[in-house]
This record gives sequence, structure tokens and C-alpha cells, in this order.
Amino acid sequence: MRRSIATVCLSGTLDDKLTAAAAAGFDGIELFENDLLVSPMTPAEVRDRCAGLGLGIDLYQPFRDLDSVTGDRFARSLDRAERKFDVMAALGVDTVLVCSSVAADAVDDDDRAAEQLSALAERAGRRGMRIAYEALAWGRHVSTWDRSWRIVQRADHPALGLCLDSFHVLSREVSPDGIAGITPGKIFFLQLADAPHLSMDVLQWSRHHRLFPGQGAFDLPRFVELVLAAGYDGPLSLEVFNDVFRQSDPGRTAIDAMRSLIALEDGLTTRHRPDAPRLTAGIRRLPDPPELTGHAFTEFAVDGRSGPELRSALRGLGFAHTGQHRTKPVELWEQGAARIVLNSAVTHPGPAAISAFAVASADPGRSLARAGALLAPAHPNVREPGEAELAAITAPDGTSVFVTHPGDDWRADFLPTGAEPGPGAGLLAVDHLGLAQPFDHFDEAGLFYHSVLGLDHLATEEYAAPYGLMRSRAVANPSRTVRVALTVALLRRGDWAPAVADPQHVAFTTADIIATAAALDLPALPVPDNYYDDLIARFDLEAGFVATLARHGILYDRDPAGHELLHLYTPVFGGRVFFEIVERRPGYDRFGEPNAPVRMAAQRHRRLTATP
Ligand SMILES: O=C(O)c1ccc(O)c(O)c1
Ligand SMILES: [Mg+2]
Repeated sequence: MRRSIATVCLSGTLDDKLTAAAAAGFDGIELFENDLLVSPMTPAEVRDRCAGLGLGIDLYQPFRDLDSVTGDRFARSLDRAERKFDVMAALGVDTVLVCSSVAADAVDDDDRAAEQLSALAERAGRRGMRIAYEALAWGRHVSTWDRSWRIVQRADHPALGLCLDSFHVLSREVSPDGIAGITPGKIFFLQLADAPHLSMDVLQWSRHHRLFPGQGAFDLPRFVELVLAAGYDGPLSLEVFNDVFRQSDPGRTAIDAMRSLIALEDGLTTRHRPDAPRLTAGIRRLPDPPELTGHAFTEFAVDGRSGPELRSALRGLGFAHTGQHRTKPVELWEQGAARIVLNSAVTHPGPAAISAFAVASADPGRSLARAGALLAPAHPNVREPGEAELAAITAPDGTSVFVTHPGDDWRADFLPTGAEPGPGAGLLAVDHLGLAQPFDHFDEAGLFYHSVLGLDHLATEEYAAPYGLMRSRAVANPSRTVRVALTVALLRRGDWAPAVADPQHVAFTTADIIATAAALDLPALPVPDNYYDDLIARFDLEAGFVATLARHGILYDRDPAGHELLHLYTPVFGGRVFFEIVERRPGYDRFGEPNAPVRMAAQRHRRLTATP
């Protein structure tokens, strides 16, 4: 199907927006009137510019407050419309979006609205144009899709149809099911936007918090299937009002937008409905995401200062330095199936950082083909002759994501040091990575990991930490052998809050955290007694058990179904990274989020009191 994007989704001048939309591969745009008004280009120049970029203009929008007004005002609206039809003719666009009236004096009368829309459609039709009528969720009287459809039916004019906007439909209580029964050909335009669940005024929700499909809480695949069931075969067009996107590099936003549409289309075809072949005739499919079998390795970039600190931390955790890269200053450290790579070939010295991680895929070629189809940038791989071919993509925060074979052929690039990975402290494998994200790319990152690697979104959690509100959203594969917890500070202002609010970490699993804790040779993280007092109160735990936890600085969480997590954190090393050790009791599928503020305060406290 045709893929389009409203200019209002993108930042910059009209020319910036068109260039970005074209570069991301869109077929067309919805031209938002304001973008034309502020542009020095004439409508004919805009038409030529779009044509030169291979973009069609699929919709002109919006025309406001036409319907339901009283006599005089309506006559003026018709004159105003004729002028806009002139502009549309020069632009070469044949459909205009008319949104339901928000005017204080709008009349609550479907017959009158139908009559007026029909009169407008008559004028549009004479010029070969069409009116797409959209019920704004905050329309004065017409605020639901079903009411706008009743009015369009009543008007019964061939040049009048509906514009359905997923935000307006799904933000209201009215069920969307009836959309499948709309007369074929009467949906003139489809606008797509996702949004998080928020309990707030619907206009504010729409104007500030819309997201691209797959980034919010709406069931867009189902919505699109209903629209396709009604015979719609026009563009899938994104219309996302979002405060961050309005200020972000439009080239990047347009790629994020295109990725969301590609993933949405792909999600449609995988729904097994009896009428699926007919519904999805024009839909493009991606290679299915292959099964991921685990974290292969995690790479830290270190420099002369952070490197020694991390080496000593890994030793304290029971890791052994088992391999040295054949050609690069890169070390392999191992314990059980947990592998850490320390890369000293950093170009920008600074705090240690998770620069890359590798996941093992049942079919790396197919994983990468899918990533490419979803516009994931390929990571340039500098490889010497004879070295393993390690393909990688770059995640939105710049982290490289390698996709390896389950057989670990990448290890051939490391010469054994002779050190054997002994039992260490009982660490078995990587449980998850904690990757702090820049605020502006948090939603993009969630969609990236979900669509590119086929990781499912787990619940989003928010918690109040000492230096600000944090949001965490984890993604994981179905077998939970790959988990990534994305976190973000919901606001970053001034320089009071220390950068320690944004560290990254690797969490390892153990089968017995008390034995592991006893075997560690690391500085402890001071967990306050207040925390343990509260544990007893909150969870009704045995005092003796809690005393054991306290002795080792182990934290505890229990989900509502009674599944338990025991975990401990290390201090921050190398300026920006720390480790976690988890003992997940069967059934626990979270990340101990309630304990994150305790960890942050303790890490901060230790920084202030520890001698370097
Ligand atoms: O917020 C608005 O005004 C507005 C305008 C046009 C649309 O298509 C829409 O969904 C919202
Ligand atoms: Mg809309």
C-alpha cells in the first residue's frame, strides 16, 4: 500500500520536511496548511518540488469549522473553501480534510451538518475534488467516528467520504468494530497515530503525545484490519503531533516513522484471520524474526582509566580473562555462559560504556535481512582477513548490535590466554542488559528492538528515584534468553542531578545468590537498614531471612502472583557502568524496578563516601 506522512510529524521548513520524507522512502505527504503558509514556495513550486522528490500530495489539511455553523457563517465558509480549492488545484491535490467543528456556536444537528457538507462536496465535485470528513475527538458535537459516518451517509454525496484517524477513534469509548461495515469506497483517507495510555484532556493528549504506530498502547493492527475490511485501499498515512518530533532532526524522525509503518504492515499479515488474504493483498511482508537463543557477548568500551577499574570488577565477580583478540586491543572475559568483551580501541576516551552487545540468532542472515528492511543502519565492521564475519546494526542510542551464530564462531578471533573460566562466583549467563536511553529516542528504541529483533514489550514502569522520575520498559524474546531493559530519565534539567542517574549495566544470573554474594570480592553497595525494615513490613518476610539478605546487600521483590526475585547491585565502575546479579525464582518476569531507587541512592552515597 502507499505510505504517506503528514508534514506536521516532522520538524523544520517545508523543504526540510519534504526532503526527509522522500529520503525515508515515503510515497506521499499530507500537506498541513501551516507548512504551506510559512513557505516561500508557491503552490505550483511545492507541487514541482514534491514531484521532483517522487512524493505525491495525498491530502491537504485541515479545513476547520465548516459544518454546523449558522447561515451567514456558512456562506463565508463556502467562499473560503473555493479559495482553498484554487490552492489545491495549483498543488495538484484532490482531497481536503475537513474536521468536525469545534466552534462554540456550532449547531448540534446532524441534518444541517449533512446538508452543509453535501453543499461543500457539490462544489468540490465540480472541480474534481473530494472532501474527507474527520470527527475530531474533541469536536463540539461530532466527536466520534460513528456519528461522522451517519452524517456522511445522510449527505449521500459521491464527493464526500470519511477520514478515519486512529487517534480520534481509539481515544474514545465508542467501539471501532463497526468500521468494517462502512460502505466500500466511503473511507477516503486513513490517518494513523499511536499514543500512550494517559488520563488527560483528549485535545492535549492528541496535540502533544501522539506516537508512531507500535510506540504506544493502541491496537493499530486491529484498527487497520477493520479499515481494510471496509475495502480501503488508499494510503497508510501517519499523522503524529508530538513535542519531541517537532524539534528533532526530521531525517531521523522520518526513518523512525517509516520503520513504524513497515512493521505495522508486517504485523497485519501475520494475523491469522480467515479473510486475511483479501484484506492484505497490497501488504508487504518481512522475513520473520528468527528465534534468538541468547546473549553472546557484551562489549564495554574502556580507556586507560576505566579499563583497570573494570578488569578489577570483573575479577571480583569471578570472571577470568580467557582470550585476547588477534589484532585488536580487545579482551574476552568469561564465567559460565556469560562473556564480557573489553575494548580499549576507543576513539573517544571517557567513562566506560556498553558499546556493543551480541545476540545469537538461529538465522543471522535472516535477522539482518529483516533489520535492513526495517531501515536499521548497518554498523561498519572493520575486519582483518581471516576474522569472523560479524555483522552488526546500530541501535538508536548508538549501541552496536551484533547478530551471531549460536555456535559462537566469533570466538575464533580470540587467542586463548591459558586462563580457564573456573566456577568463579557461580554466575551462569547474562540475564539482561540495562541501557539508559536519551529521552528523545526512548520510544524510537522500543520500536527498534521490538520490530527489528522481534522482542516483545514487557510492562512499562515508572518510579521516583532520588534524582528524578525514571521510566523503564523492557523488551525480551519469548523464551526470555534475551532481555534488554530500556530506561530513561523523564526530564533532564540543570546540573544538580548527577550523571550517575544514567548508568548502564549488565545483569548476570545465578542459581544461588547467597552463595554467589559470599564468593564475590567487590566493594559492597551499602543498602540502608530502612530498606530491610520496610521489606519485613511490606512482604511479611521472616526476620532471619531478611537479616541474611541485609548481610549481603541483597534486595528482594515479589510480584502480585507471589513470584520472587533476589538481586544485588555493584557500585558504579569506570564512571558509568555497574553490574547486577539476579536469582529469578520460577515465574518472576520483571526487573526488580521498585528497588532501583534504593540502588541509585546507594551508588550515589558510595561515590560520595568511598575513597577513590
Ligand atoms: O489537532 C488538530 O487540530 C487536528 C487537525 C487535523 C487532524 O487530522 C487532526 O487529527 C487533528
Ligand atoms: Mg487527523
